[in-house]
Amino acid sequence: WWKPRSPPIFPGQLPFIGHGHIFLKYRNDMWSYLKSIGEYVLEHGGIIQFRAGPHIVYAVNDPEVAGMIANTCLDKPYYYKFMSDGIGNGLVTLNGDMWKIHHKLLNPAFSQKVLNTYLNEMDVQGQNLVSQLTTVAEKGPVDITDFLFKHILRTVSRTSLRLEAKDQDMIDNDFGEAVEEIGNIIIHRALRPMLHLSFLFNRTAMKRRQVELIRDNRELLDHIIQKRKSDLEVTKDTVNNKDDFVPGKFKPILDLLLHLSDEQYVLSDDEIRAHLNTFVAASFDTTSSALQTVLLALGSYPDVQERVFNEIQNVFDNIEELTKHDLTKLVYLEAVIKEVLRVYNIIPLVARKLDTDIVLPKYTLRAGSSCILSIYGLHRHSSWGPDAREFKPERWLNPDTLPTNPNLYAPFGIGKRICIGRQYAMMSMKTSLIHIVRKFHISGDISTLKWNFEVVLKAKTPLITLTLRS
Ligand code: HEM
Repeated sequence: WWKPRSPPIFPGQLPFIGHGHIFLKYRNDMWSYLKSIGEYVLEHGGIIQFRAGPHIVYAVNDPEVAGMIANTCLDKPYYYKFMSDGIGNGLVTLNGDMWKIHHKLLNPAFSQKVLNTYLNEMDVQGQNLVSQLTTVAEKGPVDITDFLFKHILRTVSRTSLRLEAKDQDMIDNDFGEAVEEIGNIIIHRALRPMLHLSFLFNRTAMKRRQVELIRDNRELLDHIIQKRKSDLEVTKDTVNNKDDFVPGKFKPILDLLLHLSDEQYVLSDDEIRAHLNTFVAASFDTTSSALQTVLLALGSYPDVQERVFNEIQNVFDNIEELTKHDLTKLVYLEAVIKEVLRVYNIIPLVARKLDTDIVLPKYTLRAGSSCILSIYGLHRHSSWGPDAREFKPERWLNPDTLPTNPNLYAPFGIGKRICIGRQYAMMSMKTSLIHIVRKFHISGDISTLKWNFEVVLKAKTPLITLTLRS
């Protein structure tokens, strides 16, 4: 009776190693294990506990508690450091006051006004994607992951760096692919507890490759940053030039960062590099997987696909060029994307370091431990109603059927560290989908797919069939 009561403990805990042995057992199918933790949280009142060796980890899907933790504990657990080792300390990994300062500085780069200037570029890239996909149309089931991946990578690197055409192709490939490869090393390390130990990781071939990639990435970005600095110097271009808000023109994120560095003396070249790398790393895998999953869902629900197609036809009436007003009119398409992000959890969990005791009516969550905010669990919470696990885009058309607590919908995270690129992602997915759905009839079967957890949840062998619409 004198001990503080802890939340229910996930089965399988052993002395000293805690649940580490189960992590090892499931290392090649991490999603099965993480999903079973998500289900256990749902069945046991919204908070549970497990241990990775001596380290206590809580998992939460109670929306009040998750919201409180997301807003009071802003720091990330130690394994986020693997990301800053690879690509520098950008917004995802910065902690404490530095995060607050940089978040405030970078927020304007993602305002709706700035994002609207990217629409033309997203439109052009959407058209390119469709012409590439035409080469695999009418050829039976195909895996289009690579097309989607490269498409998002190209869009993000263009809106981040915008260079002259000859440099841009090199950047689309070299810069994007280097960040992708570094990202794969970071994820591989994060999912293998043995490699968390630096003295083991430092002896691997993977570490040597990471060092090479970091060096190449640094040289490439330094070259671009210096070149862009001197171009801006020559043209005396300013960030708030009113021409930047004219359709077809836009300022890349790099210019905003350079402006902060030049006129407000706040960002060093190292910090600029870290932010550019982070925007690319945080966006291409997430957005391309989300796009892939929307296409799989459309292919599996023909009625939903026809409704999306009809809505697009009604809004565009055969007009080729997109405008920001058209995007807001696509309410059903938006409902479909939101429902895919809810049911299929592109990022099924995020984590925080508890830097203070969290005192709850029943338990105290201990300072120094980690807390997983289970997005999987929030999206299946009983407040969504008895059909919580069903794919029903219509629920988004009637706000009365949605839960009142906003924390229950968290595809982009919750609280103060919510995704800064969420509107960017929605815009880029909508423009891509408009072009794809207008051009092709899609079929597939999402119900039979298995999923891989690589921080982002990805379908294994996601086959779809594309048929040209007449
Ligand atoms: C469907 C696409 C996307 C999904 C599902 C997604 C999801 C998320 C989630 C769940 C977080 C919170 C991470 C955490 O709490 O640890 C996050 C953070 C972040 N995302 Fe996204 N994201 C997407 C697209 C993007 C895009 C397009 C960008 C940039 C252009 C971006 C940039 C970031 C950044 C910089 C953060 C860190 C925010 C901070 O800590 O202040 N994301 N994202």
